[in-house]
Amino acid sequence: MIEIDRITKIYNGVPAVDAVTMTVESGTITVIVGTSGSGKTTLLRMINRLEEPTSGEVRINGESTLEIKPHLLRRRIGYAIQGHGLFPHHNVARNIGAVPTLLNWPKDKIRARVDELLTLFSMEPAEFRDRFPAELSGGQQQRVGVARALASRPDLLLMDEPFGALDPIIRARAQDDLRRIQRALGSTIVLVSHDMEEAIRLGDRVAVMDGGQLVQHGTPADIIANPATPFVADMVGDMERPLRLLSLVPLAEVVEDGGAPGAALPADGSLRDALSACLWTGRTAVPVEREGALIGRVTLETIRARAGLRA
Ligand SMILES: Nc1ncnc2c1ncn2[C@@H]1O[C@H](COP(=O)(O)OP(=O)(O)OP(=O)(O)O)[C@@H](O)[C@H]1O
Repeated sequence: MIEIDRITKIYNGVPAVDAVTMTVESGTITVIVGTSGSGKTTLLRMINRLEEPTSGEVRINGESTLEIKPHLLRRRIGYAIQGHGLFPHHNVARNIGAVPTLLNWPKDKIRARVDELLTLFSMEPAEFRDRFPAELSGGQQQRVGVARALASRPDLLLMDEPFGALDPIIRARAQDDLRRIQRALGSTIVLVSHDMEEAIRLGDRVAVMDGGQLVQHGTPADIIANPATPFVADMVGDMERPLRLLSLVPLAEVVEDGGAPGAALPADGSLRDALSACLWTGRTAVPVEREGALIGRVTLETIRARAGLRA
């Protein structure tokens, strides 16, 4: 568990981060979201002491980071940034193995970890292990950057706009990959983004920053349905609220007994997918399947009930 306790950073008399208090549960993704200059990066960088707080403290599993030497702290906390920051003259394996090497892991353990991570990121180890960053696509470089940050099984992974440089399709895939890998490894991640869509898609919790202050911290559904300030409402975007809510509800959660005509949707799809299918094909219900077997249906009635505040 990460406890951020009244942490403050003042630059030239002006607070960039103003007494932020927030708890991050282990094994979850928290996305810090806000407009440019709201203090997101400064908050993130105070967690691993790349920036020293003016006051307040961060505790990791009860231990104050002020008690840990910064270079040792940074070996325990993974850090991934936009543009990945790979070492250009080191191959993929050496890049991913950088922190385990610093920690003196045995060579065969490092190699096994590199291969495990490449496989998790859908990059065939034999094909990619020996390549240099310049021999990878932007999306592959970004995946290697995240794999490197995860290599030593850190207590915590900090990510600053990791997908900012990717085009929308690769970005969506990178987000899905990160979520899958986070679930598989049980990692704790704090990620900075200026994009509410990304925050809602990735976060178990979303923390909204405005002018250095934490103005709301809650589940994506909370933030969408009950924005705490006009600024949060603005970031969520009134027009898309029902669709964003629907995208958070998996079909498996609302499937009911009964049949429906037409092609089935997978149970891990969302109510947003079901609405889209209904509108496109003129149906009032869609069948739902899991691993090829029909398990029931979802009706427009259910979709309507979950798309607004009555939910
Ligand atoms: N080293 C510094 N010296 C002085 N002011 C700084 C410094 N670093 C950041 N600031 C100021 O602190 C405020 C918060 O900056 P920060 O980088 O944390 O914002 P951000 O929300 O991450 O923005 P962006 O999305 O543009 O990266 C800004 O007003 C910025 O100008």
